[in-house]
Amino acid sequence: MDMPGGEWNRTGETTEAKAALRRLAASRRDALEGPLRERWSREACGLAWAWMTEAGYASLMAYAAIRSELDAGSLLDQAWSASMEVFLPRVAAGGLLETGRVQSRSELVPGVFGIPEPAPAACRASGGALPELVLVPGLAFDESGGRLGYGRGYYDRLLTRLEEEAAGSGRQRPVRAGLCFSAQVVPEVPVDGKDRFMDMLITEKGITICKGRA
Ligand SMILES: Nc1nc2c(c(=O)[nH]1)N(C=O)[C@@H](CNc1ccc(C(=O)N[C@@H](CCC(=O)O)C(=O)O)cc1)CN2
Ligand SMILES: Nc1ncnc2c1ncn2[C@@H]1O[C@H](COP(=O)(O)OP(=O)(O)OP(=O)(O)O)[C@@H](O)[C@H]1O
Repeated sequence: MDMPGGEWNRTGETTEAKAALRRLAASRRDALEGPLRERWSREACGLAWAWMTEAGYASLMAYAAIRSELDAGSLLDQAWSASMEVFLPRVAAGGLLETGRVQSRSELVPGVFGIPEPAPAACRASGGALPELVLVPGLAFDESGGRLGYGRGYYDRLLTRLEEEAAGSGRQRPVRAGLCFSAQVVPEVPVDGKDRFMDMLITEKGITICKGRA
């Protein structure tokens, strides 16, 4: 349903559509063969790295891949080698993601979902340094910047918080880049008013600037 202001509201229809696409996108991503996933992960990370260094970024937030996600590991290694400021998310109480600065892979510890995360003591729920770029994992993305995650709203809340913190201190909000295989880009991800849009998508095929939705 199209709501005033051009935003989508959470409706039963959107929830159903999200659940259906989540199942489809998960099985499609799982079906990509391991060696191909590894190759495409390295290719996408290579493109991301070339662009980031060209653009002069000195900080980023990425993720430790789970399941069949695009593995951002080679990008993390390059960022650490270049002494960039690297942040990773940690699942905290209340459905919130904290952010923690990490200086090497060995600092990561398994979190609640078994995902390697920064240790609690290294993390802040807010007021931490603001990464210039956030690389966002997901199940499906579209070229307008729509994103579908595992359905807990973690990234939507985190990106909203980072946006508010940036506004509160007169800084730019982080650039948001969906990092995914081209097979995960679909014509249209169902979105609601709380969803945060990606500014760009980075896949093994290239970088696409998202046009947003009217
Ligand atoms: N690599 C990576 N790290 C990430 C995320 C992510 O999507 N990818 N997150 C992005 O948000 C946060 C973790 N979010 C997660 C949300 C749900 C499940 C999960 O296993 N869900 C089960 C459903 C069972 C349940 O709800 O308890 C599932 O999908 O089968 C895992 C992580 C933070 N870190
Ligand atoms: N900014 C927010 N504040 C409060 N609740 C939110 C926010 N964003 C999303 N939610 C809620 O979280 C739930 C899941 O949202 P959604 O389906 O968009 O998750 P997702 O983006 O697929 O998953 P994730 O971000 O965890 O990978 C919904 O009930 C949604 O209303």
